[in-house]
Amino acid sequence: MADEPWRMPSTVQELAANVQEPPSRYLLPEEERLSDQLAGAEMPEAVPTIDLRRLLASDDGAGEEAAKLRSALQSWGIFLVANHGIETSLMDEVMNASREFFHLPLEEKQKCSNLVDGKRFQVEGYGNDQVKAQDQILDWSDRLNLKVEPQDERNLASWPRHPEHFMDVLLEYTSKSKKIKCIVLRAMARLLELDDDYFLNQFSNRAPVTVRINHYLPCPRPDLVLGFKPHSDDGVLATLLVDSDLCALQVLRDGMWYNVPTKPHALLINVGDFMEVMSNGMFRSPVHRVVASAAKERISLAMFYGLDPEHEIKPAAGLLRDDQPALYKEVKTKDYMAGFYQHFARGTRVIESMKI
Ligand SMILES: O=C(O)CCC(=O)C(=O)O
Ligand SMILES: [Fe+2]
Repeated sequence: MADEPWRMPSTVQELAANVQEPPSRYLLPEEERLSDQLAGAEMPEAVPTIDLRRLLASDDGAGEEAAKLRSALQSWGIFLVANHGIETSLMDEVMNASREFFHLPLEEKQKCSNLVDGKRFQVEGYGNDQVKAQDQILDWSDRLNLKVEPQDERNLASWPRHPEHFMDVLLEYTSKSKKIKCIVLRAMARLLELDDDYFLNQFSNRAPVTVRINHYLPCPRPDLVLGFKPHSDDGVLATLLVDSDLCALQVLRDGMWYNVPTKPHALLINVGDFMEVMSNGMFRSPVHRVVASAAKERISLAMFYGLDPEHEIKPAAGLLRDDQPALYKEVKTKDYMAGFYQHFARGTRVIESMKI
């Protein structure tokens, strides 16, 4: 591996301090730069906001909110939630702790490096994506990936020791975010006329909760690179917190990229690939990407709800009929995840290979 230095990109933080132009391995192919100029279109309708308190009410409001959720799921696959029970102060704390970490000197962050002994890549930790091919185009961002649950699988060496309260705050955020996941998954099961707990019952007590905190540094040439390449999320659902109103997140629909307006304290929910399979394609996991900015840094925190590695992901039997056959093959979560990372590096989607 030592004679393949292309496998080990430096962090964008190191690059940003030293280069005027992004190095070639970060540059998008010319046709992709020209085809849409990276500028997304304005959404024809706003990202729907689902009021979770209303969704849980026992009056007509709940039905209206559920109808809104259905339309959100069938249009963008991405939506905002309100009245979700996470205080803005906790959102600030978790984003501030993340920012404090990213602003530490590089040597300090590298104590949590995702390169074991400086060479062997592991998903968890601080750094860049895994480089699987010499022609892989790299993203203009650094990341911190952590497995939060199951508790006994936390790789503590990858967790920041500074700021000191980082872990406490992240765990508090996780426990609140999990409640949102439960409310949303029950409502989604109800929309499909499945047992209310159908989706929740897929999670064993070994189901992983992982977090990815993305650090997008300003780029001198945002017209040539991406902050995060197009992808759909693994897992059942993801919650997303963003620290700024910079217009950077985009979602793909009918071949067009649309800007998803974000702002601090807004909580976005994204449908993941596992849900697309379990709902037999009724709820699609949206392809999204993040464009770079010359002006400002940006931090986002995505929390992913995965399934036990031994779990078989498959379309819910209750959704299948003669005239509505399964559209996806059954696959073990761990096999799916192995494929996911292969595809992710190339900017393609593993879920495409599961379609029947
Ligand atoms: O930074 C963002 O807005 C999105 C991040 C994201 O898509 C991810 O971490 O999977
Ligand atoms: Fe994502």
